[in-house]
Amino acid sequence: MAASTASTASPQTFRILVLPGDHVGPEVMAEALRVLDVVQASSSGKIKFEYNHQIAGGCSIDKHGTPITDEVLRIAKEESDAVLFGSVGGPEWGTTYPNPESGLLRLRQHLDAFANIRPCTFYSRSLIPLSPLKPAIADGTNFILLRENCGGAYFGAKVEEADFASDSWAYRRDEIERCARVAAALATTMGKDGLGTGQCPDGPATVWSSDKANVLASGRLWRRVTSEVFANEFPNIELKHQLADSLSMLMVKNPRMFNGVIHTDNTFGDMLSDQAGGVVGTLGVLPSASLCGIPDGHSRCNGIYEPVHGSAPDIAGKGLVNPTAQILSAALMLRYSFNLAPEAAAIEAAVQKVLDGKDIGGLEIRSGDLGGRATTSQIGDAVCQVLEQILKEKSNSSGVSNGRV
Ligand SMILES: NC(=O)C1=CN([C@@H]2O[C@H](COP(=O)(O)OP(=O)(O)OC[C@H]3O[C@@H](n4cnc5c(N)ncnc54)[C@H](O)[C@@H]3O)[C@@H](O)[C@H]2O)C=CC1
Ligand SMILES: CC(C)CC(=O)C(=O)O
Ligand SMILES: [Mg+2]
Repeated sequence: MAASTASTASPQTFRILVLPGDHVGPEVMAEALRVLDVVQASSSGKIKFEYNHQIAGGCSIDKHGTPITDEVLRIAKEESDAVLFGSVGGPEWGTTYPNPESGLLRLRQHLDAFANIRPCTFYSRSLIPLSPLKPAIADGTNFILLRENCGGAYFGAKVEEADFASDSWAYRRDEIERCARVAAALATTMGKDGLGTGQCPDGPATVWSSDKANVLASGRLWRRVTSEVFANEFPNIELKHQLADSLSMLMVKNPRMFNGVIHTDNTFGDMLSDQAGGVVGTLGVLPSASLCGIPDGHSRCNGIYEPVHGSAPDIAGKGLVNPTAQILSAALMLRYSFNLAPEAAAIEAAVQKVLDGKDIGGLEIRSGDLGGRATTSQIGDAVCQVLEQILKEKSNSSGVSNGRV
């Protein structure tokens, strides 16, 4: 069947709850949705994305007096196959509870989106010289930071008084076990070759578990339970432990050392994933997926897809923000929640080509964080244009009849 021939079968429909958030959130979300529109339009009627546009964050506080309404939480759980999230927060709402960020935490908890996958790699070799690290050190960085997303200090009991405050940094065995199992699944898919084909010719990638077992009781449990899960269930996967403070130092000194999967708790994962943005030179290219289950390559599981970065109020409203992290988060949504791995790969390839400067007249389409002058929508335009071409070529060359590239 030619790519242009409309399908007579009913399309596979995916319901996406769209929560753009505050400041740059709506700017980057607009570009990600355009990219998804290209995937749909190129599918010969096989794929349909149904968007439910709602609000969360500071904009929801302004409108509803709460950073996320019960109705939005209900839609997320009962009427959505995935949530595409922008970013929330800003100085106008401050930090006093319930602030915009607490709406995102409520959403993560409500969906039990416990496995926050934050890949860190150079999506184009042309970005390596832009890293603050020497190219010889940065080149080849390719790890997935897996952050436990529904426990630890961010969700523990809080005491907040005028002159005293505390957060309970607590973990249960089952919370650590399920995160460790996701780490194992990611290591198996990634493979030692780092290609992510799931073939693993040299065996699964190494898992680095990171904690503060030398100081924190929760860190000791983290280490013990992780070791037990790997020894009992994944004896073929190499497990290493690295204290979180020294891991942060080594991530700068030798990021390739962690090629594989870093399995860590909520607080350390939040900090280390922003540091990973420093390794690649900007937060503007790092996506994330927060899954509600273990990715097995077959089942569809709900999840929240959002960039690692925040709402970047310092550059909001000027067309300066890099939409790449949000676009790549949409690609992760196709891979993990919709089982559309080929389409996800096509988006990643389009992003790479745009960053490479190929297929767009040799021009460098780069945002300011990457040393360029392109606007947010120019980057979105370029990704859409290259993606259309990639999907068309793949569809023609394979003569696809199932709408897959
Ligand atoms: N998931 C979420 O919604 C998150 C929200 N936040 C919130 O965002 C607000 C701002 O937080 P910050 O600490 O400033 O962190 P941030 O990640 O928003 O920004 C840090 C720096 O990176 C730059 N940056 C971030 N994303 C970029 C992009 N896509 N393109 C180009 N430059 C980019 C910003 O301009 C800024 O200089 C706060 O209210 C914070 O709580 C922070 C992290 C995550
Ligand atoms: C709730 C968020 C603001 C926490 C954060 O920084 C993140 O998830 O990366
Ligand atoms: Mg963060």
